[in-house]
Amino acid sequence: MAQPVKITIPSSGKEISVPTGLFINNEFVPSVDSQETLDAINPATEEVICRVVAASAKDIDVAVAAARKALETTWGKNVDGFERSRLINKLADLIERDQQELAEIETLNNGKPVKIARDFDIGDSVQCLRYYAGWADKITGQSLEVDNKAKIAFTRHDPIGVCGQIIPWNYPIQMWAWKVAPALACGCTIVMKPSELTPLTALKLSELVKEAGFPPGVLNTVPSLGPVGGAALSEHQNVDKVAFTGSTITGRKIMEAASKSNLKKACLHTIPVVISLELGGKSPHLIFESADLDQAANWAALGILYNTGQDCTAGSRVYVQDTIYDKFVALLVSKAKELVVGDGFDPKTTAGPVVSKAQYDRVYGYIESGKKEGAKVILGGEKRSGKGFFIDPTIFTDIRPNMKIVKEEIFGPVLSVGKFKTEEEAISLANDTTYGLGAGLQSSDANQCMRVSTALEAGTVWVNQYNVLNNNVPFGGKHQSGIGRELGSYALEEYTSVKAVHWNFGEKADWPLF
Ligand SMILES: NC(=O)C1=CN([C@@H]2O[C@H](COP(=O)(O)OP(=O)(O)OC[C@H]3O[C@@H](n4cnc5c(N)ncnc54)[C@H](O)[C@@H]3O)[C@@H](O)[C@H]2O)C=CC1
Ligand code: BAL
Repeated sequence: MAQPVKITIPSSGKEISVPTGLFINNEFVPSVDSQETLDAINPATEEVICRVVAASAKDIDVAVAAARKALETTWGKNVDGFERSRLINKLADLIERDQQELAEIETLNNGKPVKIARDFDIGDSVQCLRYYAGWADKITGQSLEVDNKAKIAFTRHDPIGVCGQIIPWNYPIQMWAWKVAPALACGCTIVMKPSELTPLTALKLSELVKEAGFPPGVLNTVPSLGPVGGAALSEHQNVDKVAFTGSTITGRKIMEAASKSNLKKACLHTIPVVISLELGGKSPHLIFESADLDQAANWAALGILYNTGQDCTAGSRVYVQDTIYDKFVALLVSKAKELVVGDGFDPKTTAGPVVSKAQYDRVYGYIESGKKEGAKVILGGEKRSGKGFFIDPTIFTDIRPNMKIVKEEIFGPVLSVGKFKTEEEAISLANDTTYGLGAGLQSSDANQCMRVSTALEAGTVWVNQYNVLNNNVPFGGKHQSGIGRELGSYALEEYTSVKAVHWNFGEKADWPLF
């Protein structure tokens, strides 16, 4: 088991070849010691698309060794930034060339509409790679004057080393690009563990890594269960950095494993450098009375319904000023009704199913808890019959701060809508969370926008927008939403290690000292 398989695209009947082996040293290989496989499932039909090799802990050792060897021989300090930039740009070009095919595989395995996968997820990923290709030859340290007559010092920004990258299933290609692009630009090598639910596009992208001309071992792909491959990477003695996107509960486990292994030696205050965690959220979105209500309703709908709500920054708590509450809520409901939930291969579909049976049950568990705790369902809330993990937009009003639907991340198209009177009350409701990933506000009062954006406790605040990210702007969270930043120049700090070189050209050592 490691041979490519042909999968059929339902909309066109077209066959696409997909690798099923572990990608190590630029080859697709079987596990060294296990027969375990992972089922890749189509969430729109619940059918198995194909099976791929599941990496064991020993396979992780093999992949890490390959990444280490590449770091020390063909990559890392052995290749200059111009060459890294050239290869990353080549990879971006190949992804762009294959965007339709990649989008179709993404839709088959994740459920999202093909158009969204192609134009947004892949379009953004190509841009992300090109953005970091631009950085690859500009990663420079500083020259520090110490003593003009005798000494100079300078810093070098070395690659941090072998990186374990653990990504989730909600944006399988985009999260791959966000992690791979800055790591490659900085000269790091990678062991990438895609989610066990969505391994197919990471494997397909690995073919392109080889075609682009990256040396063997620079990027290795090891689909595996989280507690097997993910845990092995996090506690590995020979991995220098772990980057993770996913749930807060798994983020805690990764941090614990990292601190108990070699990374512990880096001491606690440096852990933010060697671990980056992009975790969950319960992001608030405030609608003030001066807002352009139609636009505010569009952004609020997009905030919670984009990607079927499977978004770490989903604006899952909307608070509306009392003077416009009834009008705004009616408008928001009418916008939410325009969402077309269906199979991602149907061109009319604007939101696909949730990714798995586990997520489907989890989201309905929250919907039931909202009903039980006394919130009022004003849209959706009922199950569909038939196959597929489809969930229609669901909106709750009459919420209270201690309800589970208000406190916990649901990761589905489920919105809680509350009411406030004053700006002060709005800020207090917004910040009443253990998370701090995203937050948004809609208002046409510029002073209010500045006051409120300053007061909101979050890594990203949108003013008169929501859920739109840009590759040159940093992204990450506060509190229990994570550590470190992705995107922008800030991500380079996560993948480099600063070395200070002290260079004496005139000072003589006195000995003995006294
Ligand atoms: N921030 C985000 O973008 C994401 C948040 N989530 C949240 O997590 C909830 C549960 O989803 P899951 O798929 O269970 O998330 P998860 O956090 O367990 O999975 C994300 C990744 O972590 C890996 N993983 C799992 N256990 C691990 C371990 N012990 N050590 C290392 N890696 C491990 C998984 O294999 C996957 O690649 C969702 O409902 C959502 O609330 C999930 C995915 C993405
Ligand atoms: N939308 C930002 C990435 C994430 O949801 O994980």
